[in-house]
Amino acid sequence: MSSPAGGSVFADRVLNDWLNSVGLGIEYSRAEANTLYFVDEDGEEVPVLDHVCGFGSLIFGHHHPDITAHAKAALDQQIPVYVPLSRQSHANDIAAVLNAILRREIPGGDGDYAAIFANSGAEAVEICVKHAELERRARIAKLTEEIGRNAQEAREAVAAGRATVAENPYIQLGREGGETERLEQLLAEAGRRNADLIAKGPVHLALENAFHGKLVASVQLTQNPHWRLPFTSLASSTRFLRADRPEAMKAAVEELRTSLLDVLVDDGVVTVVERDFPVIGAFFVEPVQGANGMRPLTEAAAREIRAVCDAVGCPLIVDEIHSGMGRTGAFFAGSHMGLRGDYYTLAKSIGGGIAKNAVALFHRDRFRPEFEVMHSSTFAKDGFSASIALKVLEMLEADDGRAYRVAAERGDRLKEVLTTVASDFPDVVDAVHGIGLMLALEFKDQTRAASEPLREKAASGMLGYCVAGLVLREHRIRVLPVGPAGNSVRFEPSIYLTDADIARTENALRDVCTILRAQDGDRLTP
Ligand SMILES: Cc1ncc(COP(=O)(O)O)c(C/N=C/c2cc(O)cc(-c3ccccn3)n2)c1O
Repeated sequence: MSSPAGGSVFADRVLNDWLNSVGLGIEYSRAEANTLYFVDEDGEEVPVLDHVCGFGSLIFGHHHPDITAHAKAALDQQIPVYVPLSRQSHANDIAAVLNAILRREIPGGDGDYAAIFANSGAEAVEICVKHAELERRARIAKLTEEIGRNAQEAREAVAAGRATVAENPYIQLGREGGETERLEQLLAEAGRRNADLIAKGPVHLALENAFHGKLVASVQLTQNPHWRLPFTSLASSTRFLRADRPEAMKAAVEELRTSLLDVLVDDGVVTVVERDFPVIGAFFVEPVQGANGMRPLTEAAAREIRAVCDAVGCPLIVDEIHSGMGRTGAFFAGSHMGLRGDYYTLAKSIGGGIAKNAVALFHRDRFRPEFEVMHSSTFAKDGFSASIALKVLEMLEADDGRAYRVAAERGDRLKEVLTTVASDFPDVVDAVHGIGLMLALEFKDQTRAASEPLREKAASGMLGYCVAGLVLREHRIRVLPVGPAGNSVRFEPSIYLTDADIARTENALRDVCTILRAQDGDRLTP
């Protein structure tokens, strides 16, 4: 068991040992813009170019001076930070800016969205799971009220001798007893089956290789089996669908289709009919899949997903926690592919790199107002993170959205260089994916490499981490892999990425590609 200065270790023992094993066991001492610093054995401060930036949480980099100055001023003014159950106008101020951006960026974004705040992205996703269930239960209540009324009508018709009970394909009725007994037997069995179905939870839809967080409900929306499978008994299940297979999407929805049993009196005969049951709670979608190698959705997939949700009647929940806040060159990444959501989630950069904040947005036509006082959390919607969020939104929207144009230009420049490296090493690099400053370079599968060390690293899913270790060790650049196979490295820097940073990154990547081409697996071992 490794421990600092021989003391006991109470936290991160396993994590730190693993980080050391792949060459990532560095403790950073300072951070500014796109640079992290650590102090080496000689007491020298060593700069490291940061392409991870908190998994895309730092659109304005580490400790942006305007954000830190704003934070200091807020603290000096002793703004109220934790004042739950009081009027907090900053909540509506943030929501108003987000609504204005939605109306500008999302085609058909015709409505207002209510905002509920959270402390983390996964918590914002959990809030959406809860609210979607509130919506689903309201739909079920409406259905069961109607079924109740129809049962009463059937009872009255049979009692008055105006109707008889027909045989039906759903429930076998005994021949004994009169029409009233047969009807009661039918209604009892239909009621029992309906109650069983209603007692079950919803099924959620998500895309293959989705990442929506790691809390109890959200981890079931994250396909990575290592993170999800141990906890399947704790929450609703998810059907993971291929974004590029619209027919399979339709087939999956059809497969999930189920019905409540209802009765109708038609021309003196009581018949049993099926009523579509809202088994699908919601469809969660990332416009750019962070854990799937930064792959963006196509416009066709966006249209198909929207059509599925409209047909099923469930909310389309656009998870912009990773892709939002300007990272892709627009505030909402969904604007690139015309993806219109009923709910949205945002987090990461809304905290300005120094606060924790997240928000879920709900289209007014769907929002259940009672939810405002049903869901709460001590630290959410706090005055400090809200103040930072308003500053970040002001900076993003400044100069007619200059920050988005910079993100697009810097991202295009970086992607151009990554693509050049990929074309120079077609035997080593599979592809470059992403939009704006949400990019990934995918290495070819090395599980059948000539080099045994390479084969082993690839087979264990550690290739990307070992590449990151070498790039950190020899080029003082911080990258991390991005799923699903872990043989891609992510690039999510701030908009302050310079041409010199890009040149350094190119140099490091060419070094890695040369090592992989030479099958020099030992070079990747720290
Ligand atoms: C789309 C989306 N929805 C909800 C979340 C959850 O947000 P929180 O992390 O704030 O709870 C994230 C946050 N992403 C975290 C993330 C994204 C990723 O690509 C990899 C890892 C990760 C984390 C630890 C180890 C390995 N990988 N973490 C996200 O990207």
